[in-house]
Amino acid sequence: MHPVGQTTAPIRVIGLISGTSVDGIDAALIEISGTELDLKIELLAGKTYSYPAELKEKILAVGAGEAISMPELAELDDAIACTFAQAAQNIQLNHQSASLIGSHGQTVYHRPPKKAGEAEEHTSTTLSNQKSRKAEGKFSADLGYSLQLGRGDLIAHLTGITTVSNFRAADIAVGGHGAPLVPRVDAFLLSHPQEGRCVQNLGGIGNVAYIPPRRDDWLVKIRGWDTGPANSLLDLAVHHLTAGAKTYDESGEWAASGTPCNPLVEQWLSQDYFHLPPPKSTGRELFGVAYLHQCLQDAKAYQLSPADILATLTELTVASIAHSYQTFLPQMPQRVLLCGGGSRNLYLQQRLQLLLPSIPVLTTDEVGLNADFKEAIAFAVLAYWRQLGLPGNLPAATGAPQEMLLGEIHPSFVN
Ligand SMILES: Nc1ncnc2c1ncn2[C@@H]1O[C@H](COP(=O)(O)OP(=O)(O)OP(=O)(O)O)[C@@H](O)[C@H]1O
Ligand SMILES: CC(=O)N[C@H]1[C@@H]2OC[C@@H](O2)[C@@H](O)[C@@H]1O[C@H](C)C(=O)O
Repeated sequence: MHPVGQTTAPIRVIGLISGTSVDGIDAALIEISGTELDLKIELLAGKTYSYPAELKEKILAVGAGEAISMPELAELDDAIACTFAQAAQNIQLNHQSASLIGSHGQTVYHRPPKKAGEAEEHTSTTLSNQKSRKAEGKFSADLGYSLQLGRGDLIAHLTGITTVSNFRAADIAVGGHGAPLVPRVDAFLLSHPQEGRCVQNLGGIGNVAYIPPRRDDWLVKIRGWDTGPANSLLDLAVHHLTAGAKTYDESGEWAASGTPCNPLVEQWLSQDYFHLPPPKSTGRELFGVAYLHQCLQDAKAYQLSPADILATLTELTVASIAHSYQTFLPQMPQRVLLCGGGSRNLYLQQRLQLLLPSIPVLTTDEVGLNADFKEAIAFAVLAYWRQLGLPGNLPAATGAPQEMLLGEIHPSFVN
């Protein structure tokens, strides 16, 4: 049942996520009321809890393709769930307890679906052939695949709180990318009656939600997609250039002391992903270690200093974002609202502002939504929608043919 418009009493929900940067678990304790257009949230507490160093290393290694045995996989899944459950317990200290958890988990692998025509099976087989192959499950490889570790049933067991997890699966099962999922939450928390807005997340990977002014058929005009690398290449470069001593460039100060190499940015922008029309999603599988090494190889021809390399990688992030707005949006927004860790990179923000001179580039903090914990807040809202029987995906952003209920509910049980 769709309880849209019904009054719902406020409840406390915890949202948990560790993103592609693997920089720790973002936990948000929020109070939610309303449903969609009347959705209201208050952030009661937000905190990032670091992973134990060994666990972080293992996640990064497995994400980068290191082989793992089944017992090790089970152990890793449980270790992540335990760390998430601990974060859920800690965020409630000094607060009334929550009655629901939405846990995104930790992405360790993401494969976007194949587009129609890309799969060999679609090209030459007859319809009856196709039907029998489908019955045999031969089309399963056309669907996307996205694996998040940190199983929800264990989190529910350890916390005693009903937990919703595995949010991407239902969207992927009907042919969607399973990402980005946050745009539907952005739409109901950040739309404006007169102003078209782009909400730009700058995590390891970047994603955008374009939200037109909230009138007439605004909901069907919302768009969303993964824009490409945000901090993933920058973080890897900092790690490489400092021999592991640093993990990121605070405020973008190091990059700010360099100069972007524009011919290199142009060359990198010719990469297929940036020209693929949305809906589209990506991850560290593409914009990861191998990609950075190719970039460093390309940079040799220009004899760039470390600071120039960081400035040039920053320029790739901002140019790919601005280029994707100009290419794929029905119209340019009147405001860009940044969120995610990259919104704390002042150099990156300034460079994006230079490329979008007539559009104010601010952060979501400036319109009242915490830029550091917006993703964690979003997974609390998605869990709440799941419990109310409301859909969580936005077909225009994920490419799914329909709205879906997202997430598996793991009830808590008391002995
Ligand atoms: N003060 C800062 N100055 C510069 N960069 C920062 C700062 N704080 C965070 N970052 C960058 O933001 C990154 C983390 O961002 P965030 O936590 O939003 O990513 P994520 O959630 O892991 O990724 P995704 O959204 O792709 O899942 C860090 O790895 C770092 O590069
Ligand atoms: C598979 C996966 O974890 N994707 C993340 C990643 O991080 C940013 C971008 O790529 C985004 O689309 C997605 O996460 C956010 C939370 C989303 O689904 O909206």
